[in-house]
Amino acid sequence: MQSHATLVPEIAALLSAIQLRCVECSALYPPVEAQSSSATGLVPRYRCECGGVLDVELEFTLPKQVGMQGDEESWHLMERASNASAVGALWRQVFDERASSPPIWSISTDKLLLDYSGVWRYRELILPAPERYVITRPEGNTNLYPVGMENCPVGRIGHRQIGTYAGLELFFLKHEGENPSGSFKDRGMTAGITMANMLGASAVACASTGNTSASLAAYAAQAGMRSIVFLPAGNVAAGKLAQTMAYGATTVQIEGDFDAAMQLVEQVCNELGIYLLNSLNPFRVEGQKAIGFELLQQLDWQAPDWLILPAGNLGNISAIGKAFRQAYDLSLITQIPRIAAIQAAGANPFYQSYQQQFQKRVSVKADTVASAIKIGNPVSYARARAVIEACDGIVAQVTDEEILAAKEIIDRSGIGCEPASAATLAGAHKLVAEGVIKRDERVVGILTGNLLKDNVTGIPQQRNSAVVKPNLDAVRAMLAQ
Ligand SMILES: N[C@@H](CCOP(=O)(O)O)C(=O)O
Repeated sequence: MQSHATLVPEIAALLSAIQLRCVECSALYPPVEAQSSSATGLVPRYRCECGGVLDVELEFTLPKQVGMQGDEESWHLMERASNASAVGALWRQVFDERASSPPIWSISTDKLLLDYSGVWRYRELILPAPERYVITRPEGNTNLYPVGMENCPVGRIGHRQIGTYAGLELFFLKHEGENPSGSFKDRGMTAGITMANMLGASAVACASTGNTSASLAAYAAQAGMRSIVFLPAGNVAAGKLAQTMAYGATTVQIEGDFDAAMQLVEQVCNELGIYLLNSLNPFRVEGQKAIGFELLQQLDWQAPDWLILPAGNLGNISAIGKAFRQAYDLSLITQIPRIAAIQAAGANPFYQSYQQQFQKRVSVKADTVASAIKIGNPVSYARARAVIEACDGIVAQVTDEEILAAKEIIDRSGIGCEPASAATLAGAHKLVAEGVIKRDERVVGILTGNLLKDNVTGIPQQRNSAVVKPNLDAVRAMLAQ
């Protein structure tokens, strides 16, 4: 990394406007600290002295160019308007104007490339990085599929079976597996790698069950950085491992589970001056907030009653919960959705803590077919706990059988997802049956990863499909069976 003294003034100024607050004890830190003993001279901070995880604090400034016919003075008056809904309308105008172009882009356009990204479209609320430092594909702009029994149009008969299975009339699935590397991680990674770029990092690392490593490897390759990933040996789905290796990451398989890999990578990064890009890094969480902003925008800023999502390392709950709170504070929305976090029963530390009113942090030896959420000691426990408490959320658990049954419904509908994503539908099914979520409430569920990430678990295998002679009679006979 560059030494602090060599940070260009605009980056130094940007960083000086950002503080990191400990989620446990509220201590404040700058995002990077100069340290003469370090070989690089510059040390990013990932944790508080007390061991707690950190949260980015940044004051939001409305961009000046939008909607303002008046002079500078009337702009500032408007910005400070006591009428919160007027301010909310201005923010909506900014984001709606940026989203008004289709999410395909021409390189000859004079429109900012950042506007085409479903992350950087909300840049003032995520990381106001100078455009030339931003590493973007672009990402985001993922579909929000109407799948409820009532809100599913006739052209989506197959999709409606999802709403029927959940027992929900107004149900939407946001498919984050439609991101460039096939999972929601790209949202956080574009922000994290951009920060790495601004700091002059040459190498980045993560521990991973596979999606984070694939995303890290892809963005590092784009940025021309070295990527090093720590994986639990034998526990990463083939598609994810293939991606990670194809993008050129140095792959270290460790004899241990994800939690052990996570502990190790933190140590390695701190000791060797490599930039850490797990969601322990608070800038990763900032990028993932865009899932929340984008789904609100797709719903015309009418917040749903519930958001349901799978729960593993808990970065996503932390991020989306923070986005909903910030959207509410900026008057972009008028109600904060409740969040239902769904864990696999064999990897349920957060569920167990929730059952004890979060009196005690629990960790477990994780075991589930849903490898993306096979995590026993989630990094973002404290962040996610704060979110669940603040939004009157809940934590539920589902068995592997329930996950696989839900996955089959999603796959057969033509949408498809990786196993962990199906925890969302399994959770919806369970919570509606228990009466926790009412069948007429508006619900958004997150699918976190693409079906091809894991092409074995819960998927009919080729050996079970018919092999026939290449003639019409043979096909006729086969179809008649
Ligand atoms: N399931 C994750 C685990 C790493 O979590 P992150 O929150 O640091 O991204 C993965 O895909 O590796």
